[in-house]
Amino acid sequence: MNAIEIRNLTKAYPLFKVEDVSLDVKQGFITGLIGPNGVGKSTLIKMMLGIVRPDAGSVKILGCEMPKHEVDIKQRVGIVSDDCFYYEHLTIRDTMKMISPFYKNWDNKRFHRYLDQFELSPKKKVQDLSKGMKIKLSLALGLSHEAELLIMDEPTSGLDPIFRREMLDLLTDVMQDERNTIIFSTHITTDLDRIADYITFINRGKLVFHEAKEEVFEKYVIVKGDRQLLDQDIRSKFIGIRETPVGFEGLLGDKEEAEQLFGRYAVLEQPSLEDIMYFTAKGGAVHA
Ligand SMILES: Nc1ncnc2c1ncn2[C@@H]1O[C@H](COP(=O)(O)OP(=O)(O)OP(=O)(O)O)[C@@H](O)[C@H]1O
Repeated sequence: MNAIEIRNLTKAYPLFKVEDVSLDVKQGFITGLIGPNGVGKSTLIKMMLGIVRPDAGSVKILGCEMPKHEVDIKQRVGIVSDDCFYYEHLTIRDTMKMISPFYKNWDNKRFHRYLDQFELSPKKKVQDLSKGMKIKLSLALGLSHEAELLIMDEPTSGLDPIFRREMLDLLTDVMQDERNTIIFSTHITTDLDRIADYITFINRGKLVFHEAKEEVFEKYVIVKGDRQLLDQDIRSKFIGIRETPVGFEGLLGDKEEAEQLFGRYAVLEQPSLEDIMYFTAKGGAVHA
């Protein structure tokens, strides 16, 4: 089953457009939404949640259409973001008192356990929280009403490395219940190397791919070699290529083709998600 079904979602701002994005987010898995700054990740997430109204297209969450069933859907969804939808002047305790009555499955004990674990004082005002603390608060709120789907916008940015790791472990725990689903936007791709099952790559408002992480690593390959191996025809096969006076390094989207083209004359390496993002975003030739 799909936790989220997006069809032909489009939103045009004066200087930017999310264009015709269709996507199925599988229930029971962690999907990482990656892409450079400003390519539309947050806009896409906001459209999923009904915060931004799309110009065209549709969104279904947990089998129900948005925004028609928004109220029911939000019972089952946890939103994690530092983009505050709380009242800044309230304390954490008052924020909890305001939010908790909306949730049928609110668990007060659990909320306070998370506050302890995240070292957040209930007396602190939201306006005095750092970016990382706001992420922690929204995570505590999201995890305290038995959300089956966590939608997280840049949850690890602004977090120190120690809490980032703790959070990734916490998310792995959440996934012990196989009904649970997480979608997680980030440009810190190393977090996804650790925990994601599926990778969705957005660039310039368009979907580049949505695939199982293993398949991504099966398919893409980094080729490094001498510039003499390149001609215009071979150059054009690269998704992105970086040339220096002596050599080149580039990304190809077909491992078999890379082996046929270069054989043992070049070094073929498995790319990281960051490599894939870098070369795809840069495209064409990059000269060092
Ligand atoms: N309300 C708005 N009005 C006009 N333009 C907007 C609005 N919201 C976002 N944009 C523009 O849409 C583009 C995509 O922004 P978005 O926040 O979705 O990107 P992002 O991929 O989440 O970036 P980042 O990783 O930096 O958070 C940006 O150029 C931004 O300026």
